[in-house]
Amino acid sequence: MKDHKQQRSTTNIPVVDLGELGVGGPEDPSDEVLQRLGEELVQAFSSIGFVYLSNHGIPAHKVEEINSCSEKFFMLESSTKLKYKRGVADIQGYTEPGQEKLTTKDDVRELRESYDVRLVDGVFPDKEVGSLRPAVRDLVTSCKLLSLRVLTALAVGLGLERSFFVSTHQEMCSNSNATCLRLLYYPPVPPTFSVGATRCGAHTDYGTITLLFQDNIGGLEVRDREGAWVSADPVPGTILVNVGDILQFWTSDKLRATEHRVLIPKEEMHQKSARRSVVFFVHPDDPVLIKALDGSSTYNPITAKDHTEKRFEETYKY
Ligand SMILES: O=C(O)CCC(=O)C(=O)O
Ligand SMILES: [Fe+2]
Repeated sequence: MKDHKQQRSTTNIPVVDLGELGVGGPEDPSDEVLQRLGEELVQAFSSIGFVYLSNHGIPAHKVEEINSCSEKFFMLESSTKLKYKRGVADIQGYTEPGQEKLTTKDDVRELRESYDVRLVDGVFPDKEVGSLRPAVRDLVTSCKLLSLRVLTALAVGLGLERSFFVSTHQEMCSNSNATCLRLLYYPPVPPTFSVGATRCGAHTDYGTITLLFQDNIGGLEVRDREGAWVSADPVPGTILVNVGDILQFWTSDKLRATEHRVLIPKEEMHQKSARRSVVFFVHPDDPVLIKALDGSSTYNPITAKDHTEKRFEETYKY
């Protein structure tokens, strides 16, 4: 039985110390470490659906480097940014403010722009911001490694074969897997904004798990089991990790894809500041059939590709 005391953030989202399992740790962590961390992850993912990971081994300067490069891109003229426009199923490139809708509510306007990267060798604004591609390439390598380690512990925690998720996530960030790194920019809030304006509407993520690096502005909220919105404040040095729809389907709701949103901050100073975040959405390989691991029929089996395309069509269709 576990006697390990779990640290908690101010908002009841657990902090899991990744320690040996972080990037740079031993390549073959012990069964004992995997079991302990796996149980901690399963515990958190079956309650609030989110954890802060500390000691994850990805240096803060790598994320700062990305944020400063991405800011250079988002500061460009709109017409320049639109040369790199993303398609619906083609997960690469720029999405202008108001183009994408994560919430299903009609009267909400989302004040956000983003740049998605599925292929590190794909389309990039090399001419305008030459430092972006190498910085993204570097972070993607670390995020892939970290995700596979987290997923290995999770498999053990769920009582599955240790390699279950590694073998179903072989091709991350390629043409046969929808995993992508998203650079997000929430511009300073205009002095007058409509009642329905927000930074990011309430939604669940589509994939297996999501790694989120947020800056210090805040505004992210997570819906708890009782339906109350609790804030997921930035905790310096940590990565926030949450469950996506696919992992919820796979585990027949044992692990929970929790709704979350980003509000316009109440403090005027924070309204005047832009907010930046970097998000790594982890998806299974396209052909993987997502069917309940416990044999139940809560959800109809669907391939990772079909599920993700359906969700993208809903997001961009309006
Ligand atoms: O920017 C954030 O903190 C969260 C963004 C998010 O939830 C998403 O893009 O799915
Ligand atoms: Fe999200």
